[in-house]
Amino acid sequence: MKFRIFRSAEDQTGAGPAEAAETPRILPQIKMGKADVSEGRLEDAEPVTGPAVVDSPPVGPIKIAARDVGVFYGDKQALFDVSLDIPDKTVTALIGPSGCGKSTFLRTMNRMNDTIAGCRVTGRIAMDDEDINDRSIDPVLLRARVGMVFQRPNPFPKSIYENVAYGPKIHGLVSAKSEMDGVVESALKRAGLWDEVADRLQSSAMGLSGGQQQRLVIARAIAVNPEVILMDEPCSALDPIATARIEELIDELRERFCIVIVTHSMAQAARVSQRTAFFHMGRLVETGDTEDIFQNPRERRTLDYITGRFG
Ligand SMILES: Nc1ncnc2c1ncn2[C@@H]1O[C@H](COP(=O)(O)OP(=O)(O)OP(=O)(O)O)[C@@H](O)[C@H]1O
Repeated sequence: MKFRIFRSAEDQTGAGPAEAAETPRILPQIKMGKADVSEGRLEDAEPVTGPAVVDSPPVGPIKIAARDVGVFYGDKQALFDVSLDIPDKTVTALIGPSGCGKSTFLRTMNRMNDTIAGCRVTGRIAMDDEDINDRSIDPVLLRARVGMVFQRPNPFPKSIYENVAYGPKIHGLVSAKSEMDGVVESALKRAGLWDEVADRLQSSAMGLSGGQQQRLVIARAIAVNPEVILMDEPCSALDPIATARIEELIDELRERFCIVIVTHSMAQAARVSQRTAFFHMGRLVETGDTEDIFQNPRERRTLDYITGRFG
């Protein structure tokens, strides 16, 4: 059995030079588990069938439990039988090749797929043992409990203050202005943006840098006291410095929130997450502690993917 030798972190992660400059904590020690390096192309591999390999069950309370989740866009099935436990106060990374269904799965957790015409979700997704697709659940309220941060920062074309105050206002969480001031300040502090914007809260959010806008969007999500924060490639539009700042923030936020992040960067998954789930062709292949997945993956295609071997 041959194992590919990587010359550098950059070589190994597929990251750009700037990203590779920060040495990933885990990647350099990848070992062979039961997995071997395949000869073919990952894209050409047969879809897996059967349940995903669970390297190690999560420790601590489970916040979201997905069972046999399938997603259809019209007649086309994009996700098949995904069962995954997502622990609280932990960062879970969803990784896998383009089109494998990471974003589709992420969207099932706050019912964003409801907003896509022709999209249908099967199976069960429970948050704190409550079925989020039950008819009694209001999706608008659910999305306050399960906030989402997208690839491109999407602040409202309003002031910095109004961006953060919007959610608490529409959800009736705060009435007095002084109380709202406190909520805005606290959310901006928790998102690590307060010091940069405290003297210009009434300025337009559109005047902030991309990284600041992304932290503002995170502050906006935090302001309504969510329990879960979903992040869909939150750093892909950011430079390495802004990326590092968001990664630090994610690390801080996990003390209070359950965080699920979709990322294409193996180095980022290794740096920010404690749990990793690898998807391929609409199926969950393998999940476990990030360290186990990166150091000792059990499935050959997981190894192929994390080592950047596409043929
Ligand atoms: N709104 C949609 N309508 C129809 N098909 C969709 C829609 N969104 C996603 N799909 C399809 O579902 C499959 C999974 O897509 P998804 O975006 O979830 O994958 P992904 O792993 O997040 O990809 P990427 O890494 O490129 O963002 C793909 O085949 C995609 O074309």
